[in-house]
Amino acid sequence: MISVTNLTKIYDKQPAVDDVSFTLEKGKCIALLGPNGAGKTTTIRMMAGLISPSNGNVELQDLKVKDIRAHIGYLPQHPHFHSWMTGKEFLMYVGRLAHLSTKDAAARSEELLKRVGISDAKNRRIGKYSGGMKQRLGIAQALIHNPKLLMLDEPVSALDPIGRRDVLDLMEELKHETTILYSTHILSDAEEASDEILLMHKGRIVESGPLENVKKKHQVDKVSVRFSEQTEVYLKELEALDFVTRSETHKQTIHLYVTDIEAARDKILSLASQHKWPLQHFEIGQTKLEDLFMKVVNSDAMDDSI
Ligand SMILES: Nc1ncnc2c1ncn2[C@@H]1O[C@H](COP(=O)(O)OP(=O)(O)OP(=O)(O)O)[C@@H](O)[C@H]1O
Repeated sequence: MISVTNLTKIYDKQPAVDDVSFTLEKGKCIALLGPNGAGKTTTIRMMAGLISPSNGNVELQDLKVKDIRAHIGYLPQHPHFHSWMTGKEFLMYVGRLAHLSTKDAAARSEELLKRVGISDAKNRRIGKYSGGMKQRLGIAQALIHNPKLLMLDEPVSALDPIGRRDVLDLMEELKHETTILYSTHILSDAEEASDEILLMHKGRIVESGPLENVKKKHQVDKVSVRFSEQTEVYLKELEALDFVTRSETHKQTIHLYVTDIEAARDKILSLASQHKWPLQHFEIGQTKLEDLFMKVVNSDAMDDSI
């Protein structure tokens, strides 16, 4: 429905967003996930038409419109509200800015206040709203003109657990009405609310697709072992085993990524028993999306193995 092609933004000769292409399907909730500085805000702001790209474009596939801003709703990372206005006044004001008639703006404001669950507080000054209520009002203002795409920049990052839950639930409901693209640097927030993820690092999309597919793709069998002493000695022997593809050592625990989990379990346990290795911990598991995310967050240079 919405296609982003070769989108690039250069600041001070450095790419903040580097040749990014993706499409967003209608009715999906997509998380733009990545550590701080990955380029999420810059991507969203270019898509919202707030900054111009150095290269590339954003198109609504089913609508041949020159300016797609009329079809995009946007909630910035740090929204500004006039705290002296009531929630209803604010939505009316935004509705008028979106060229709705006074009558339509009033009707749409009432509808949205109900939709985001803050009807009871509509005549209260925004200054008295909680963080979660402000975010709900922010989502309502982004929906005022019935956009085809709703973009939310870090909508839950600044909220307490209750506000976060509230807003994630609201997004879950709203995705049946409009396509949602939201950015987050928190993996669990991406896993909770999205159908698809776009994982961004250093201005590039390094992984993308339906959440389940990405999870499966990064599920690798692993054996974790810890010895009471001389970790290095055992590490060499373990790394030499046929089925071990790579290893990582973290706080004295050796993580071995293996191609055959049964063979790995039998062989390692039999070696430990035969040679009386001082085995303290033995665990079989699988890598998760979290391992991929941590690898992205911690790596200075992305390598091809991701
Ligand atoms: N106006 C600007 N001028 C110069 N550099 C900028 C500008 N805006 C962003 N950048 C740089 O572009 C890179 C991407 O920033 P961006 O804000 O898009 O990342 P982000 O993923 O949204 O991170 P965060 O979660 O911290 O907001 C960063 O290195 C940032 O310093």
